[in-house]
Amino acid sequence: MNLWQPVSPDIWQGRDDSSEASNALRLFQTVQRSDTPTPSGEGIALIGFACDEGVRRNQGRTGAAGAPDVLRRALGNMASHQSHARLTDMGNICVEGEALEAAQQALSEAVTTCQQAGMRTLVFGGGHETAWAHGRGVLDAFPGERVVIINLDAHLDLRHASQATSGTPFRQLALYCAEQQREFHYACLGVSRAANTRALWDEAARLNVTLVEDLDFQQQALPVLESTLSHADRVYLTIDLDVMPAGEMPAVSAPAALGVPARDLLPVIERICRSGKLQAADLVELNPGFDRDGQGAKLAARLAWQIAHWWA
Ligand SMILES: N=CN[C@@H](CCC(=O)O)C(=O)O
Ligand SMILES: [Mn+2]
Ligand SMILES: [Mn+2]
Repeated sequence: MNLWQPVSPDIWQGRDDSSEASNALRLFQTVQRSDTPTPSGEGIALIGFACDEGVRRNQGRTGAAGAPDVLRRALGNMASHQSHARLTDMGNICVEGEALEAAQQALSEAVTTCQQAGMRTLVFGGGHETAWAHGRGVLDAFPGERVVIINLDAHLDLRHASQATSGTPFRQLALYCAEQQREFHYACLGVSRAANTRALWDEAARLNVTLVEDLDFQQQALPVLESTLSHADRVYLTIDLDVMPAGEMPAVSAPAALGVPARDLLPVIERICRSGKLQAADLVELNPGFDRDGQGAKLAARLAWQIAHWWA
């Protein structure tokens, strides 16, 4: 079964200013493309995980499968600065129904291959089931190293369930680390106590998860981050867009009543990108079906733009 699909040529399009100056370029004009998921040995591999089966299994609102191409379109019309020329689009892994586990395996393998070839990986999900696949791919690429997972999210996503969902990725990663007798390092920043049961909170305590609640984000996120980074060899950053307030980010399955505004998230994201330890990043849970005039997609694309810019 070939789960990989190349990106349709009409996705990377935008306003053409190139007659004004040779460097008046937008991202759709500088993004490199690879029809096969072949690492080039440098730069950032962009991979879409077109999947919402995990959200469906987690009783959420489906629609995130359409997010990778919506994000590409929004990103494509943004100005391309030097750093953005390092992006290579490798296409989408497309997931249909029960094939979720096979698709997660395909993403993990592609991530490991890219990382071992010297590329960093930027994945556009998909529901948060993306993170089990992306995180496992990073862990496999760096055995014996301390890979720290930093999740910006209203939710802990440490659920017990009989199969993988968008609510289980960090529990799956914790079990995977335990199987390999490897330490599990997980920080969840922006988490809402009101959106996670006591059972999940207890599970976070059992797994020694570093937490910063949404209410404390402004005061605590940067100092906690410094300590988290100091213990890391490599970092995997996963951004669940439902960490932001519903007013800023309506385009998710589970919008946040309070949330952490993008203005407060960005200094944290910048610090992680500039740490020299960031190997992998993703943006998950964008659901274009609940967007308002493309505003959520634009904000998500701006986060991706900043990540590529600061990561250089
Ligand atoms: N990705 C995870 N999502 C949340 C969904 C919560 C909700 O639907 O209210 C979780 O499982 O906790
Ligand atoms: Mn969430
Ligand atoms: Mn999540």
